[in-house]
Amino acid sequence: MSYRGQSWRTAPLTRVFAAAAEARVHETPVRPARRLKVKCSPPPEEPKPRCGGSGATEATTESQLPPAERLRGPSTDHGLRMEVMASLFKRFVRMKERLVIGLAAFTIAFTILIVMDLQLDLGYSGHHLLPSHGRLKMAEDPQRDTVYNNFRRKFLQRLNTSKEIISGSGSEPTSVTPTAVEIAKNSRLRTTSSSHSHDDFADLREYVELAEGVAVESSIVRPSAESSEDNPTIAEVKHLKLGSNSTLLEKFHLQIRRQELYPKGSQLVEDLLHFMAIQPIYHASEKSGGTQLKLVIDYTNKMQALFKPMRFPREQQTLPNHFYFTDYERHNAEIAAFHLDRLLGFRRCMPVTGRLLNMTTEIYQVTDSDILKTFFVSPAGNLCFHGKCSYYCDTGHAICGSPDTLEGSFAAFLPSKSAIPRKVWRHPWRRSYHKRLKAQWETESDYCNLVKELPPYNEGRRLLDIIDMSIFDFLTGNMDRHHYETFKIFGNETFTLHLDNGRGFGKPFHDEISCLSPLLQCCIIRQTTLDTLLT
Ligand SMILES: Nc1ncnc2c1ncn2[C@@H]1O[C@H](COP(=O)(O)OP(=O)(O)OP(=O)(O)O)[C@@H](O)[C@H]1O
Ligand SMILES: [Mn+2]
Repeated sequence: MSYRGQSWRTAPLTRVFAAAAEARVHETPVRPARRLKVKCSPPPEEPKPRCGGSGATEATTESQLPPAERLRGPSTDHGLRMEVMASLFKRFVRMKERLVIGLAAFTIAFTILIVMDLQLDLGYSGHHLLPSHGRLKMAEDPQRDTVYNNFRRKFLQRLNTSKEIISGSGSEPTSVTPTAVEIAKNSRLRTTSSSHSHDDFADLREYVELAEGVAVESSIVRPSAESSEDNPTIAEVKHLKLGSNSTLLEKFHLQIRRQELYPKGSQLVEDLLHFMAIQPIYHASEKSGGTQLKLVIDYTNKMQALFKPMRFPREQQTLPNHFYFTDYERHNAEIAAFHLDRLLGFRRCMPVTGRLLNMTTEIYQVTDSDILKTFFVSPAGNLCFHGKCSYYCDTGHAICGSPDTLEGSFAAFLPSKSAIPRKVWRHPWRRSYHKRLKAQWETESDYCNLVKELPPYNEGRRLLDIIDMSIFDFLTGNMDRHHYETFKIFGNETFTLHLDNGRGFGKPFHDEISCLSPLLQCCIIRQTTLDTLLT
């Protein structure tokens, strides 16, 4: 039996057992060549075996081996064994190398898969870190001794009747969101059964009151440092005078002061609200900027208002699985926010009123072709339109009348940017606007110390204004405070406008403590704001 036609891998073994096989060779019938499988991939170190050949049989006997092969004795067998061992050892080493490379490749691929899963929320890893629609929590350990946690422990342990109440008696969350009216009824039933005495928050007052000998800079309650003398109007700064034919809105613009939009008890505000609610609409066009559809409403005598339409019933709360940034805006939130801002004595919100519109005569017939193209009649026979905007302007998010009556908010228009420019500031406590990522302030409880170092927060009123705004947003439940604006002509020593409050009042029975983070992390509050809140 010859090894010449065998694979190079089996050739040495053939040689070892050649002699033992010799006897059987004579008995074994010669196999035809076509039955033998001949491999034609020789090892580099051996001579190339004959492939195919002339078609003659490959069966050879030991007598046909070269003489040197035949003459090999026991020492030759030993050598062969060594050769076999060496060959096996080489194979083992190669296999080991391949195994190591394979394992390394698998580990890398697995790591990439896990990272991708966590980033893209594919769900293969079983959401160990965070449920995809879970609410982002304050990252601090609640037991840590921080300003935020101390405040929580000391003052927020009171019985909180305004906590979210799940409808029904069981604690099982229902899939249907209860309406605000249902919850209010439920809540009233519970509260009337036990009488509550008024809490004057004496312990809180004592804690925060400016103690004798304590420097103002290190106190919690800060007196309003604004000088009442340094409070000019736009008219004074720009040297403008009212004309005999000035509109209500022009009058309003010119009386805006460095420290507030309008004075306490302003009759002009009442007149403006009334005007916007009843005057005929001359023209409606889409307002650019922002994510939601808004219309600029022109009245007959150059008066303007910013219209935000009602999108769903006013009782509809924010859906539990919706983030603040996927929530729709509520026209009634804009209206209520204006009233709350006025009640709190801030006066930083433009006057806003509600109004019922006839969509056919007050929008469709007075608007431009851009919006006209988006009008349609819904299957329910209601007149709808969606306009053009960055996120919520498509058929699925259309604004529909009943059948063509539409409710909305009308905000007095700000002075034109060309006449009175505004500066847009990124809010230092802006949220991440991402379903898993956290903003820096959510992970660092001493974040305020960073902010305090930066202008304009390092001096003057700005930080106190940001804290006022956080209290305002906490009361309205607005988590959508990404930017704020100021009037440039007043420099940095001016109030921050309270614009864009449409995402408030979505969860009227839930207290979103994170809205208060500027207050809790900086631990300072304007004296007048605290007085207003506690009295
Ligand atoms: N009363 C107003 N008069 C004129 N312009 C206004 C008024 N209120 C807001 N704006 C301007 O319109 C822009 C968009 O307004 P707003 O932020 O209320 O819209 P939005 O669609 O709710 O935005 P976002 O998507 O940021 O929530 C703002 O940048 C602001 O400068
Ligand atoms: Mn908004």
